[in-house]
Order: sequence, then C-alpha cells, then structure tokens
Amino acid sequence: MRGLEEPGRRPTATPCGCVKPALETGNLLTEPIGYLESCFSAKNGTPRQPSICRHSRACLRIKKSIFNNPEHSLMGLEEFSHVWILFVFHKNGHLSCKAKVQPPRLNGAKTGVFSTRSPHRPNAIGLTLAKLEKVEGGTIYLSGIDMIHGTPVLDIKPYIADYDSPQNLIEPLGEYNLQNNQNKPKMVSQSDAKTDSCAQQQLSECEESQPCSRTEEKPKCSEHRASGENDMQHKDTAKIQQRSPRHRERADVGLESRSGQGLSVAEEQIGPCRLEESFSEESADEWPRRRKEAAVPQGGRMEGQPVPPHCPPGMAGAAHSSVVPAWVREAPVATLEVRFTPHAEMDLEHLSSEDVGQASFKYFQSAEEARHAIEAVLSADPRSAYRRKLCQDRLFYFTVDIAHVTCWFGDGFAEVLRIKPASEPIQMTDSVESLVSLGS
Ligand SMILES: C[S@@+](CC[C@H](N)C(=O)[O-])C[C@H]1O[C@@H](n2cnc3c(N)ncnc32)[C@H](O)[C@@H]1O
Repeated sequence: MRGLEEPGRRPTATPCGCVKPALETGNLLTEPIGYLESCFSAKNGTPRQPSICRHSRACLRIKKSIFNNPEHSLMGLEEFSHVWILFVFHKNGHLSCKAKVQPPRLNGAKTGVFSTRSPHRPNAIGLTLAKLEKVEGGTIYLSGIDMIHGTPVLDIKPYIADYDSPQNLIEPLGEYNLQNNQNKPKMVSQSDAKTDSCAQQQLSECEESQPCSRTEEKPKCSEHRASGENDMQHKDTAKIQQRSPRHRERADVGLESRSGQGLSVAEEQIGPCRLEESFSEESADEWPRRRKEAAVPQGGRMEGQPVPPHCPPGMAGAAHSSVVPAWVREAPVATLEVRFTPHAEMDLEHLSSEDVGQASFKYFQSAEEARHAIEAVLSADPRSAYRRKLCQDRLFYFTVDIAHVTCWFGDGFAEVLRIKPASEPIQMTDSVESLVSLGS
C-alpha cells in the first residue's frame, strides 16, 4: 500500500522563494469571511473560553467580496442554536510559538501546546463554540464569545451534538438486540440514526420509557434541532435534560467557575461537563503521571456508578463518554469572589443612565448584564500566570462594551474600583490585513 507522501517535501516555493499557497500541500491562503464586532476590545480581560461569560456578545457580517449575496450563505443557519467559529488570533503579535506553553489556569505549569487552547500555536487558528442569537440578512449575532473586536473569522459551522459530541455516538446494539430479539445490529452514527438512540431518549422529553430500538421508525422525541420542529422542542428538551438524572449527575461534577450565574443556554443544552471539555485550555506538568489514574469520563460516571435505566450496558459506558484529565476539573486556579466598591457601583449606574448624554451600551442590554459580564470575567481570574505571581499589587484594566474597568486582585477576590466610559472607539481591522496565509 502506498503511504501518504509527506506534504512538506513537495515543492511549494516559487523561484523567488515565496511560498506558493496550494490546497494540496495544506498551504492555504485564506480570506476572512468577515471581521468580528465584539464587546471585548483587547485581549486583556477577554474570557479565556466562551463558557465563562454568557453575556459577551458579538456580530459578524459576511463580506460581500466572499459572496455577492451574503444572506444566501447563512440560509438555514438560524435553525441551529450554536455555531463553531473558526478564526485567526490576529493579535498574537508574531507567528512563532513554543512546543510547551504555560496556560494561565495552570499557574505557571508547562504543558504541550496541543493539549491546550493556547492562542500561540503553529497556525494561529482559534475555535469557539458560540450561541447563535439571531441571523439577520448577511449578519449573525452571537453570545458567549471569547474573541476580541476585529478578529478575522475564517468559517462558521453549525454545532451538531450528534456529530460533535462523543456522548452522542452510538455503537451497535448487538447484545441488546439479540437478547430482545430485535433488529439486526447496525453501526450507526448519530448522523444517520437521528434521534432514536437510547441515550437521547434519556435526555429527551419522552414520558414513556422505551427500550432502544434501531428501527427506521420516525423518532417520537427528537432533540435534533435542525430536523424540523425545532425551536419549541429544543427548549423543552433542554428543560428535560436539566431534570433527568443523567443531567444532574453531570451538573454535580461540574466545575464551579461560573461566578454564581445560572446555567447558560449552552450549558443547559449540552451539559456543563461537556462544555468543560470543549473549553478548558490547560494542563499541568504532573498530568502525564496522574493521567491514567485520574482520567474522568465527561459524563461524570465512574466505574461502579449506576447506568441510566432502559439502556443496555454498552450504551452507557465510557465508550460513549469523552475523557479529560482530572486537572480540567481541578485546575489549580481558584474561582474568585468579585466585589464592587460603592464608587464602582455608582460608576456603573452612571454609565448606564441615559440622561448623562453619553453613549449607552452597544452590546449589553442593561447595566445588570454589564455587571454580570464583569463579574464573570473577573471570577475566572483573567490574569496571566506571570501577572498573578509578579505583579500582584498592580491594577488590572480591561474594556468591555463601553465600560473601561479598573480593578485589583486580593487573596481569593477581585475588586472593581472604577468603571469609566471607554475613551477610544473600537477600531475595525484594516482591510489590507485581510488575507491570512496559513501553512508554511
Ligand atoms: C485561550 S483562547 C481560546 C480561543 C478559542 N476558544 C479556542 O479554544 O481556540 C482565548 C483568548 O485568546 C485571546 N484572543 C481572543 N481573540 C484574539 C485575537 N483575535 N487575537 C489574539 N488573541 C485573541 C484572548 O486573550 C482570549 O482570552
């Protein structure tokens, strides 16, 4: 059998030495489909993962140079609740990166770049799962984002739990089917099984408990939002997920880092543990040692724990869970308590009052939302490991929407001292920078 040719060996350089973009060799000259307008103006204070701040908002207009009719490209997207956003970390400064990085959440410990969500990677590409608030013409509105203003966006893909979450993968039900004299075993992925899986019955709003079957019959209860009668169904399903024992189990083992906020819509939909897997960015020096003993299925179910009723054993085991090392849930960085000084409280009130003749919030719908966002950002401790250790007494600043926030960090808490109107308007990326070359 002929092996794959190593792409790097193929001639990709032109006589002048320039790298010639060629799809075949993975040298891709990308053109952003648009630039994000985000409530975060700079890296400082921008959440490290989208799950941190559900009120963080952004919008993306698809460029006309990509599609004459941008709205055509978004057709059907409104049926999805969440989207993957692929983007360029355009503010990384330089395109070099190290094999080992020190993610802030690991407080200075090093780990391999590919076990993290570090922005400093060989190809400066970011991946964020955002909530899709609405689609209007050629523009999408997002929330729960971790990208800064002006971020070049390369692609949008719908989030489909059936494809994107290992919990939703289905294995043959041979043993079960034989025992129950049901249909022949069949290797099915969620994509063709739609929703007739036992796992989904567990999470869906079916009142009757039914054995899993692999028939072609129409699913009675679907959480497949894209499949038609989506909106109401989806919401109901989310409620049921919260009620189901399986969901509770997940919530119980969830990382308590959401600054006391209620579950975000994303969490309601896909469960906090799953979010942790997608959004956690870090590792510890000691993790390879601990890995085997401490790896935890994402569903939170350890060996010996009860399996959901009505599912054959094979359906509920670790084969259907994703696994993360324990440090993901037990990161050595604590969640902080967030306080506002009376002065900061007054500032926030002032900022949101309409009678002072200043710009009102562009992304937040109320002062309360702004407050929640500030709390969410700070409770996750946005400081780098370096700042945490060496600049302990320094003030920390960040801008979110029109609020320029000044705060400081004490032992286990962050205190907001001032909130002033942001002085500089957010600048959009220069169109000259719009072509981003990926690959070597
Ligand atoms: C840790 S990364 C994770 C991004 C994405 N969720 C991922 O996993 O690929 C998020 C951080 O990247 C930084 N960031 C966001 N947008 C950026 C951009 N356009 N250029 C450079 N850094 C950016 C911010 O400091 C933010 O806290």
